[in-house]
Amino acid sequence: MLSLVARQRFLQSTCIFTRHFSKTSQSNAKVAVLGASGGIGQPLSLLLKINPAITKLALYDIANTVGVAADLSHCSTVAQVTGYEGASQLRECLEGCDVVVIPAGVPRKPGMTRDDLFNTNAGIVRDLADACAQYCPKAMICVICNPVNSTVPIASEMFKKRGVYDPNRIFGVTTLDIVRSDTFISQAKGLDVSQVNCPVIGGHSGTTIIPVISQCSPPVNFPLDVHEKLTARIQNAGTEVLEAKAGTGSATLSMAYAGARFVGSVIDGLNGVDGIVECAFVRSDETEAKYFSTPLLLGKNGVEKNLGLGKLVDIEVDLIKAAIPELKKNIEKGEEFAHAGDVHAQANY
Ligand SMILES: NC(=O)c1ccc[n+]([C@@H]2O[C@H](COP(=O)([O-])OP(=O)(O)OC[C@H]3O[C@@H](n4cnc5c(N)ncnc54)[C@H](O)[C@@H]3O)[C@@H](O)[C@H]2O)c1
Ligand SMILES: O=C(O)C[C@H](O)C(=O)O
Repeated sequence: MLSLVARQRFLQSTCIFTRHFSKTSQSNAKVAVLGASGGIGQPLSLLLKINPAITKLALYDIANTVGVAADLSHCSTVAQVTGYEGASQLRECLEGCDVVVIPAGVPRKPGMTRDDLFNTNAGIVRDLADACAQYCPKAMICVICNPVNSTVPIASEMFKKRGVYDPNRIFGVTTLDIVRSDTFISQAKGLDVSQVNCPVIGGHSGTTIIPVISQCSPPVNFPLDVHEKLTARIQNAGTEVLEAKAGTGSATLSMAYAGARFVGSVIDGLNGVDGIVECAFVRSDETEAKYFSTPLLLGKNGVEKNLGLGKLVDIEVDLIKAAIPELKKNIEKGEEFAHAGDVHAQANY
C-alpha cells in the first residue's frame, strides 16, 4: 500500500494539470474568469478548477454563471468556486484577485476579421478593465478578448486613468499561437510535441502573428516554400477553426487549453518558480510598436524581464517589418477609444 506521501507524489506526477500547465502545486491563488459562461470561459474554468495552485475561482459573466459555478463546484479539487452575475457583483468577484482572465466578448463569424469585433468588444474590455483597476489593481490581467492588438492598449489606458498602471501586469494572451506552432511543427517533423517550443512574436491577428521557426527548440529546418506555408498556416489557424465550425463560433477548446497554460505560468511566476517563460502581447520597447509580443521571463511582479526578439533570420525580419504598420494602427485605435469622451483628451498616452 502507498504511504500518504508517496500517494501525494504519485498524484502530483500524474496530475494532468501539473504535467501540462503549471509547476506549482501549492499556493493560495484567487483567480477570476470574466466571461466564464462562454465558449472559452467554461472549459477554461474547468481547467483552472483542476489547477491545484488555485484555491479560489471566481466566475463572472452577465448570464448563466450561477449554473456554471454550481456545476464546477462539484468537482473534487481544492478550488472553491463562486459565481457572480451582472455588474453589481463584479466588485465582490474581483476583490483579492491575484489573476484575472478576460475571455468576455463576442467571437468572429466566417468572413470577419478580428478588428471587426472592435465595436462590440472594446466597450466590454474598457468596463471590465476599469473595474479591475478599481478593485484588484495589483492583479495580473490576462486579456483573451479580441482584437487583442487593441484590447490590451484599452485595458492599459483604463489602468492609467485610475493611476494604477503597471505595464508588467497586463498581458494579451497569445499562447494559442505558440500551442499551434508547436503542434504543427511537431506533426511536420514527427517530434514529441511536449518537447517542441516555437516562439511566436508580434501581435494576434493575421500577418501580425510572427512564428519564429528559426528559434524553435529543438532546432528544425524546412525548405523555404514549406517554411512559408507553415508560417501562413499558423497565421491563419484561427480562421481554419472558424471555417470548420461554420458559423457556430471560433476556437474555444484549444484557447481554453492555451489560457490555462498561460494562467498556470503566471501563477508559477507569482510563486517564485525560476525560469518561467511565455510569449505575451505587452507594453514593449523592442520595436516601433508600443505593444509587442516576445518571450517574457515571468516572476513575482509579472514580467521580470523581456527576453526580446533574439536572433532572427531574414524572412522573420521581413515579417516584423510588414506587421508594424498594422500593429501601430490597432494600438492607436485602442488608445483613442479608451480616451474618447475624456474632457481633456491628450494625444500622448
Ligand atoms: N486571444 C486568443 O487567442 C483568442 C482565441 C479564441 C477566442 N478569442 C476571443 O475570445 C472572446 C470570447 O470568445 P468565446 O468563443 O468564448 O465567445 P462566447 O460568445 O462563447 O462567450 C463570450 C462570453 O462573454 C460574456 N460576456 C459578454 N459581455 C460581457 C460582459 N460585459 N461582462 C462579462 N461577460 C460578458 C457572454 O455572456 C459570453 O458568456 C472573443 O472575443 C474571441 O474572439 C481570443
Ligand atoms: O480566430 C479567432 O477569431 C479567434 C482567435 O483569435 C484564434 O486565433 O483562434
